[in-house]
Amino acid sequence: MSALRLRDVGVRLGDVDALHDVTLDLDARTVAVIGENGSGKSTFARLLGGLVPASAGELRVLGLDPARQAAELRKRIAVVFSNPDAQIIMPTVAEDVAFSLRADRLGREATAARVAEALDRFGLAALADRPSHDLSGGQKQLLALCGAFVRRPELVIADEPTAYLDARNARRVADHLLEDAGHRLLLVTHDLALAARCDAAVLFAGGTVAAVGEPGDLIAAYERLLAEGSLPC
Ligand SMILES: Nc1ncnc2c1ncn2[C@@H]1O[C@H](COP(=O)(O)OP(=O)(O)OP(=O)(O)O)[C@@H](O)[C@H]1O
Repeated sequence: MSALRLRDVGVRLGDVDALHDVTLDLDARTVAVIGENGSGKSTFARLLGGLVPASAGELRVLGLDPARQAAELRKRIAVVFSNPDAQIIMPTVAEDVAFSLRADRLGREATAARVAEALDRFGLAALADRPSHDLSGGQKQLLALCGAFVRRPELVIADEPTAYLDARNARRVADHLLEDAGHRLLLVTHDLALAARCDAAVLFAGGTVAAVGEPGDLIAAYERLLAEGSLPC
């Protein structure tokens, strides 16, 4: 079975059909999700992350049904958003990363070792004891990412993770996400240069999938359609 498999999936949010008729099989390691504002990308990411339920159809994420196997799914995936403040919980940087491991019950020493390794990898070791809410926006995003990766997820779902970052930190975050550290990546982004670095892409329009394929082909089609002012639905 594909890592991501959807059949005729719809998501209704209030009075809005945020997604409809989504049928997809995705198995590429890194997948970019592109499309206009309001086309359904974030809803798709939230659906796969088990944060909003499907109102129609069937889906499997890593072979799991997010509606019935939410706890198992949460152990195997990590979700990262553009606003890191929403994801930072604990008073210091090291405590916040350790908090991500609380469900793993690793014991104090093993937790400390995993936290130190992750802080080092994300260039945050020198900030370990700093109050997490005093970090800069870019440092906070690196911390949110560090908290996601310390759990060694099989799938990282990232929704505009570079939106508020300067070019250097955006590049750094992108490199961490795209680096093959044994995880799959589903990346929602308006940054088409970043989308081009993924193995596959999905183009959303009007709440459904307009096209799936090579990022280069899809980006070219998307740019043509944007220039013409008409996207397919
Ligand atoms: N909580 C909500 N209640 C009602 N409608 C919603 C809600 N969240 C999103 N929507 C609607 O669902 C549709 C898809 O929104 P979504 O945020 O998934 O789009 P998007 O492609 O991620 O947009 P953007 O690029 O602007 O972030 C839009 O019409 C939006 O207005």
